[in-house]
Amino acid sequence: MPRIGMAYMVARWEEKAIVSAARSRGAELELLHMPSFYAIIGDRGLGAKLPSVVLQRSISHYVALSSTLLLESLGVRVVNRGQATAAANDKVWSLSLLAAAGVPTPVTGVAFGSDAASKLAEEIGYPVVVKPTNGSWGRMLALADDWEDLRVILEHREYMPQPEMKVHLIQEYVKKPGRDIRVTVVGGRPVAAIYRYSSHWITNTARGGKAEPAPTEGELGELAVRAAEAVGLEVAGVDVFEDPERGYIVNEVNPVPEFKNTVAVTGVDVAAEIVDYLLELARR
Ligand SMILES: Nc1ncnc2c1ncn2[C@@H]1O[C@H](COP(=O)(O)OP(=O)(O)OP(=O)(O)O)[C@@H](O)[C@H]1O
Repeated sequence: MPRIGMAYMVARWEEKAIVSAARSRGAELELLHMPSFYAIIGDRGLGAKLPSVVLQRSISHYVALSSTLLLESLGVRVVNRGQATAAANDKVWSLSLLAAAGVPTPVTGVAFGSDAASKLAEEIGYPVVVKPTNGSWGRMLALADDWEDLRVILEHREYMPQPEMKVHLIQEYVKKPGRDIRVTVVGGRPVAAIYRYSSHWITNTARGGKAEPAPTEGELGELAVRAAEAVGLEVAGVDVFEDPERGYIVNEVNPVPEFKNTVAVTGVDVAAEIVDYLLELARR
C-alpha cells in the first residue's frame, strides 16, 4: 500500500472524514500536524522519510501555502500544488487565469486608489461588490448601490492598516436567483454539487444558508472542471453563479474546500473520492 499523508492544523469534520475514508480502504494516512512541523528548505533526506503524496488541508491560507511550498522543496507531491494554491488564494491571480482560459467570470476590475476605484465602479455600473483579494467565508465583502455607499466603503478601507486594503477589487453585482452553486472537483471530475440558498445576497453556507443537490453532469460539471484546471487545482470547491442572461459564471475556486454540507445534502463520499485520488497518484 503506498504511503499518503495529510497536512492539517485542526481536525474539522472534513479532515476526520478523510482519515476514516483512508482507514476504510486499508490505507495508511499519515497526519502531519503543521503547528508542530518544521523542516529545512530542500532537505531531501527528511522528504524521503515522509509520505510521497500529501493532501494539504491547513485552514490558514498562509500556512497552507507556505507548508505546501516547504513540503514540495523536500520532494513531496502535495495536493494541491503550491503554484495552484497561491493562485487560488489570490482573487486577482485566479480571476486572471480563469479569464485567460475563457471561463466566464463576473466582470471584475482592480484599482489602487479611491479616485480610480470610483471611476472603475462607474465603468462596471452600480451596484458593485467590493471584496478583499484574499478573503474567505464572505468576510469583508461589501455591496455598494451607488457612489455614496462606495465612498464609505473606500474610506473604511483607507483607514485599515493592512496593505492589501489599498487594492480595491470591484466586481459587478450578479443578479443570481437567491442561490449559488458549489461544485466539488476531485482529480478532474465533478464529484458533487449543491445549490446554496439564502435570502441574503451572500449565499455561502458558511454564513448559514440552506442547501440542495445540484447536477454534476453536463455544462455545470464541465465548467467547474475547466475552472479548476485553469487554476491548476486537483481538489477544488468551485463557486458558480447563475446569471439570468449569461448562464453559469464562475465566482471563485477554493483550494482547501469544506464539504460537510455537500456530503450531507448529496450523500456523495467526497472524502473517499479524495483518498482514491491520492492513492492513484502515490501508485504512479
Ligand atoms: N459579484 C457578486 N455578485 C453577487 N453576489 C456575490 C458576488 N460576489 C460574491 N457574492 C456572494 O457572496 C458570497 C461570498 O463571496 P466570495 O465567495 O467571493 O467570498 P469569499 O470570502 O471568497 O467566500 P468563500 O471563499 O468562503 O467562498 C458568494 O457565495 C455570493 O453569494
